[in-house]
Amino acid sequence: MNRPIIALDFENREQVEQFLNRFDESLFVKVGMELFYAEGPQIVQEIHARGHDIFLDLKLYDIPNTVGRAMSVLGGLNVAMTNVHAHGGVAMMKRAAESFKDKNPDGKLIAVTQLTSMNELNVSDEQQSKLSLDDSVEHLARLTLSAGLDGVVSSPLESKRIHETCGDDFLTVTPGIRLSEDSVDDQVRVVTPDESRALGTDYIVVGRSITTSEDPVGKYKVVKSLWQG
Ligand SMILES: O=C(O)c1cc(=O)[nH]c(=O)n1[C@@H]1O[C@H](COP(=O)(O)O)[C@@H](O)[C@H]1O
Repeated sequence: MNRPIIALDFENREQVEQFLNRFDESLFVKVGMELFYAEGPQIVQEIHARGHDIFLDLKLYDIPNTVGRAMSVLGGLNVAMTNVHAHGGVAMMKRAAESFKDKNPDGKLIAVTQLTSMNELNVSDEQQSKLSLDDSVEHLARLTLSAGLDGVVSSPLESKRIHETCGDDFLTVTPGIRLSEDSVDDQVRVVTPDESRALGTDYIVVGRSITTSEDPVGKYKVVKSLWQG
């Protein structure tokens, strides 16, 4: 069973080091925009050198040429996983995959479908989508598969349907994870680790539930045991 991915949404290197120093095992961590923009690509190398696997979450979304060239750079960082926005379209995703895999053939490239902070009204009113949220996630997952990527980011609530339409090998990576006592914050489509397992998700991504806890290692262990069953 995969390890929970911990979102290292910290301001700087010092906070990351303080957090990682508490753990005595190899983790799967996510480096997102805040940390990457603050510290640059070197932070990825430093975390890697500590023996942790990295999901680099920069959610690229631009014209195919720009994303392809950027992905070529990210491919050189040897991360386990990185992502784009599926809304960028099939041509963009294909270019992203070609460039990333050329440099990092074993790395996984996935696409964000509908952010876990979105609800039904955001999709119908703001995006003016004719599709329901669930149908839109499935549509974007199909586009992602057709572009040759390895999987998608969604809520665990959509994982079962994604696997049914895109196959069991197509990865479902799912944030919006909370224990029942946690505050939901800005997330909307929220699921517990054990419910996520029951829904057949491949990876859960957990941030504040662990990183803002007074006992991050203890909380990680609880999340991990609920998730792994
Ligand atoms: O791509 C992501 O990782 C992502 C996609 C999404 O739809 N929702 C989402 O929350 N995320 C990321 O997952 C993490 C969730 O953090 P917490 O809400 O603190 O657990 C954040 O780093 C988000 O940037």
